[in-house]
Amino acid sequence: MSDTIEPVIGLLGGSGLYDIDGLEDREWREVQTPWGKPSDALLFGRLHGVRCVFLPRHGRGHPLTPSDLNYRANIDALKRSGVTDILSLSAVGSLNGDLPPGTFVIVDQFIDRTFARQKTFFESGCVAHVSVAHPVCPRIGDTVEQAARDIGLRYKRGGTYLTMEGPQFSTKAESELYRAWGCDVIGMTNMPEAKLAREAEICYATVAMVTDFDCWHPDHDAVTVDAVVKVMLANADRAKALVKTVVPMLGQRRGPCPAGCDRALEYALVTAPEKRDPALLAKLDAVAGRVLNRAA
Ligand SMILES: CSC[C@H]1O[C@H](OP(=O)(O)O)[C@H](O)[C@@H]1O
Ligand SMILES: Nc1ncnc2[nH]cnc12
Repeated sequence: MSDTIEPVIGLLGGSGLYDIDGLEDREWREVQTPWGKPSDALLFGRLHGVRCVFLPRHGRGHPLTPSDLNYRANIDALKRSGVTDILSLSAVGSLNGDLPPGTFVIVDQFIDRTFARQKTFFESGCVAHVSVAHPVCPRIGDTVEQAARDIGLRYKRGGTYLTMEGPQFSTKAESELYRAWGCDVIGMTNMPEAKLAREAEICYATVAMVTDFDCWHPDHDAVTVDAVVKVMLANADRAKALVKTVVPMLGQRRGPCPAGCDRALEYALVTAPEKRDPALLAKLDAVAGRVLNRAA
C-alpha cells in the first residue's frame, strides 16, 4: 500500500459558483504563496469523509476579471494545501449546435488564445518544458463521466475548449473562426490554469457547463452576462449534485496517475543545477519540491 495515496480534491468554482454546500468541518483559510495572492481564501472541508479544498476562481462576489486572476497563486495555493486532483467547474459558451445550454462537457482538449497572463512557474533561472499534449487527466474524466451517468446529467465526453482573453465576448467572425477550427466550447479561464496544474503535477479536468450559444447561432441572441448567470444558476443545482457524487469517487485511495500527470516534471527540467537561480528555486518549493529536493 506504500505507493497508494489518499487524494485531496481541489474544486475551482467558476462564474456563479462561489461556495460548496454540504462540506463538513468547513473553514475558510488564507493561504500565502510566493507568487502573490490567490483569488480568495480557500475553503477546506470534507465531503463524505474525502478532504477537499474549494477556491472560487474569481473570488467571492466575482471581483476579478479572467485576465487579472493570479493563476500561478491559485494553483500553488492548492498544491501547498495538499491537493492532488483538481476539478474545474466553468461556465462556457457553445460553439457546437449539438451542445445546447444545460449540457455538461467533459473537456479533453484546449486551444489557448490568451496573451496577457503569466503562463509558467518555470521562468529564466529554472527552465522546464512539460508536455500538455493531453492536458486533461483521463482518470478524472472517467470518474466524472461515471458520476454524470449515475445522476442522469446531459453530458458529452470529450470536446475542445477555446480560451479567449476577454473580458469582452467574441465577435461573430471570431466565433465562426473557432467553429471552423472544430472547437466545441469557449471560455476565458481554463488556460493557463490547466497548463500550470500540469507543471505543478496535479491531475486536472474541467466540467464545462454550457450557458449560451455565444454569438454565432442564427436562432439565438448574442451572449450577455445576464443570460449566462441565469442559465448558470439553473445549472448550479446539477453542478452541486455532480460534486457531491464525484468527490467521494475521486477520493478513493489510489496509486499513481496512469497518465503520469503526477510525474510531469520527471524529465522536464533543462537548466543545469549550477545555473539555477536560488531565489526562483525557493519559490518552486511546493510546485516542484518533489523533483528539486531529490538527492543528486
Ligand atoms: C460571467 S460570463 C464570462 C465568464 O464566465 C466564465 O468563467 P468561469 O470559467 O470562471 O466559469 C468565462 O470563462 C468568463 O470568465
Ligand atoms: N460565450 C462565452 N464566451 C466566453 N466565455 C463565456 N462564458 C460563458 N459563456 C461564454
